Amino acid sequence: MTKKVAVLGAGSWGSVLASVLLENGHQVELWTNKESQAAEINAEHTNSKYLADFHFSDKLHATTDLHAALTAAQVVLFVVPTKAIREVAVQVCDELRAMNSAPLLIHASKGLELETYKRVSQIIEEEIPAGYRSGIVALSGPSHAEEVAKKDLTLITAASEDLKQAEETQALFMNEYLRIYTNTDLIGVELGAAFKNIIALGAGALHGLGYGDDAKAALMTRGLAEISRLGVAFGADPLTFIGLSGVGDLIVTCTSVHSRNWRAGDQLGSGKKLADVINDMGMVIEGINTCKAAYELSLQKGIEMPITQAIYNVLYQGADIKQEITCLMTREGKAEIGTQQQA
Ligand SMILES: NC(=O)c1ccc[n+]([C@@H]2O[C@H](COP(=O)([O-])OP(=O)(O)OC[C@H]3O[C@@H](n4cnc5c(N)ncnc54)[C@H](O)[C@@H]3O)[C@@H](O)[C@H]2O)c1
Ligand SMILES: O=P(O)(O)OC[C@H](O)CO
Repeated sequence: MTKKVAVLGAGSWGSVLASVLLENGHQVELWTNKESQAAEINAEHTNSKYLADFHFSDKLHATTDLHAALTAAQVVLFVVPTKAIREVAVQVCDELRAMNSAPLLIHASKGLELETYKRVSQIIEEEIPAGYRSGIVALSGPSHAEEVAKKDLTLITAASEDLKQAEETQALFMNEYLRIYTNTDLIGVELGAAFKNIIALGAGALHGLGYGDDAKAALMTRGLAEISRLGVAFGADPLTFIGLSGVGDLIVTCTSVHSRNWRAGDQLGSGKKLADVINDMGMVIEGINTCKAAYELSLQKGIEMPITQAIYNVLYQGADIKQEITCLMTREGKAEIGTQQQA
C-alpha cells in the first residue's frame, strides 16, 4: 500500500533511503534545513556534498518546509545525526500537535546522546508524546549509502518492541536489493548500532598505523565482547549482538572504506589531528560522541571496556595511540569467556 513518508535529514543515508522508498512506490518528501541543498536535489537531482557522483530520480523532491513534509505523512523517518535528533523531534512534535496527527516514527540514526546517554528511540519517545505517534522503530544494520544507492545487496533490521510496527517497516523498505529482517530487541539493536562505531574508529586506527589482519580480527572480536557486555547490562539480548545490527554492522564498519568512523580512525592512526579529521570529513562521525557516552556508562555500571577506554583516552585525553595499544596488549592474562564476565 502506498504511504506518504516524510524523510527528515538529507545527508547520505537520508537521501538514499528516500530514494528507496520512492522506488518502492511511496510518496516521499525529503526535508532538509538547508535551502541550497533542497535546491540542488530538486534542480540537479544530486546531493554532491554527501553522495558524490550519484544521480537521484527526478521524482525525488526535497523541501525546507517541515510543515509541508509532515502534512498527511503516515510515516516519519528521522535520519539526522544523533546529536540533532532531539532538536528535530521537538520541531516535529509542534507540527504533529497542530495537525493532530500520529504517524509511525522510524529512525535510522546510530548513536547515543552525549549528555543523557539516551538511545535515539528514547529521545524521540521523550519529545513526541504517545498521542502523536503510532509507534517507534529503529532501522539498523550493515548498510552504506554509497552501496545501497548502487542497488548493491544489503540486509538490515527493523526493530521495535511491537512486532507489527517492525513488520510495517519491513514492508515499506523491502525490495529485491534491500532485505529487511524484524527484531523485537529494540535496546540491543540500537546499542549494537551505536557501539560498533567506537570499535570502527579503533579498526581504522590500526590500519593507519600499518597493523595487519590479525590485529583487526582481534579488535573486532574483543570489541564485540565488550560492547555486548555493556549492552546486556542495559537489557539487550546477547544474541542480538551476533545478528545484522551487531556483528554484521561491526564487520562492515570496521572494514569498509565507505565508513566515516573507519576513515576517521585511519586518519588518526596516520597522525592527523582529531580537529582536522572532524573538519575535513564534513559528515557525521558518530563514534566520537558515542565513545564518551559508552565509556562513562561503563564506569557507572562497573563494566570493563578496555578498548573503548583506550579509544576514549586517545579522543578525549590526548593519549598516544601506540602507547594505548601497548597498554592493551600488556594487561594481565585473561580467560576467554563469553560476553558476561571478563574483559
Ligand atoms: N551514511 C550511511 O551510509 C549510514 C548508514 C546507516 C546509518 N547511518 C546513520 O544515519 C545517521 C545520519 O547519517 P548520514 O550519513 O546521513 O549523515 P550525514 O553527515 O551524511 O548527513 C547528516 C544530515 O543531517 C543534517 N542535519 C544535521 N543537523 C541537523 C539539524 N539540526 N536539523 C536538520 N538537519 C540536520 C545535515 O545537514 C545533513 O544533511 C547517522 O546516525 C548515521 O550513523 C548512516
Ligand atoms: O559511515 P559510518 O561509519 O557512519 O557507518 C555507516 C553505517 O552505520 C554502516 O552500517
